[in-house]
Amino acid sequence: MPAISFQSVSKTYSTARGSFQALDGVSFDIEQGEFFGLLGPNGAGKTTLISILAGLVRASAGRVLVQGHDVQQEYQLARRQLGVVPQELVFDPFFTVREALRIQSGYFGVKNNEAWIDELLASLGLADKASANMRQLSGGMKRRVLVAQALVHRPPVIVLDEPTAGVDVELRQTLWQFIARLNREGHTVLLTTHYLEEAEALCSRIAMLKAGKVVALERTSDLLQAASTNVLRFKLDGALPREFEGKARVTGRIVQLPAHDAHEIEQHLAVIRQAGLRVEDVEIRKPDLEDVFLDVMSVGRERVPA
Ligand SMILES: Nc1ncnc2c1ncn2[C@@H]1O[C@H](COP(=O)(O)OP(=O)(O)OP(=O)(O)O)[C@@H](O)[C@H]1O
Repeated sequence: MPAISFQSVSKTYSTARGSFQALDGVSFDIEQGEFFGLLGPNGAGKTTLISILAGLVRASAGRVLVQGHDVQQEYQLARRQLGVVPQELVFDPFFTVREALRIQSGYFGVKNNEAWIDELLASLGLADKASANMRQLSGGMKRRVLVAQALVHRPPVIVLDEPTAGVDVELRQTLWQFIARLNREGHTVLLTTHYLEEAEALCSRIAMLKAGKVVALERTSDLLQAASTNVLRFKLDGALPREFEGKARVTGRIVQLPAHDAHEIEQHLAVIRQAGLRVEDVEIRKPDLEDVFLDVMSVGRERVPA
């Protein structure tokens, strides 16, 4: 039995200007114990899919099973299997951290949960904040509490919707160490993130969504291996030559260009010379997940039939 099964899931939202199809026939399974990444640009439909999974939004067509339970017909059973860390920081400001976790335990009917609550607080670096009021916490601390809340009933399936947006390096490391431990202990993890480095490091398999459709569904290692081209990376001291527009990944002064072979590298450098520009810190590297992502998202480069 898969941990999660998305079966021909479609979603059409009604809007003031008519209707909008956010998901279009999404089908894939996530197996028991997988660390699975769901990637896609803004508006691709990731949060919609997760909201349907969590029973917060109704699919227009298709169905979703969690540990074999239909999220609509067997809502309580399905929800009990899931720990969802939402994207937005929603919390009740009147409770302390420990109270919030106790209330959440009660919501799931879990009694005598203090030992696990203490372990969650310690593992997420919240032990000294247990008695602090939620409204006294920083944004990063609140995010830690959201993670603890999602895990309070020890769900077999953990869903993280952009858990590291706006989170500092230390918390990221704490969070990933803890989630990786839970994954090693057998929990299935579904992660959406815009930090492709994190997805590359953590996820064994990845689905990419584009405009509501699955456009890639593969093991992370296969995605990276299939990307045959190398990348030429350098710092540029002037404006990007027109020849590179639409091809280059540009971050400030850093320019990264696909380069299949030595000849193409030479061509790129010739363009720079002809433009009278200087380059520094030139290197050639293997493609990473961000290169694959940008390639798959460009028109006509889908890796599974749309
Ligand atoms: N309640 C709603 N009513 C109408 N349209 C909606 C609603 N919720 C989402 N949408 C639209 O559906 C599309 C998918 O949104 P969704 O939030 O699922 O994308 P996402 O992949 O999670 O994006 P992001 O990376 O920005 O979080 C978007 O175009 C969005 O505007």
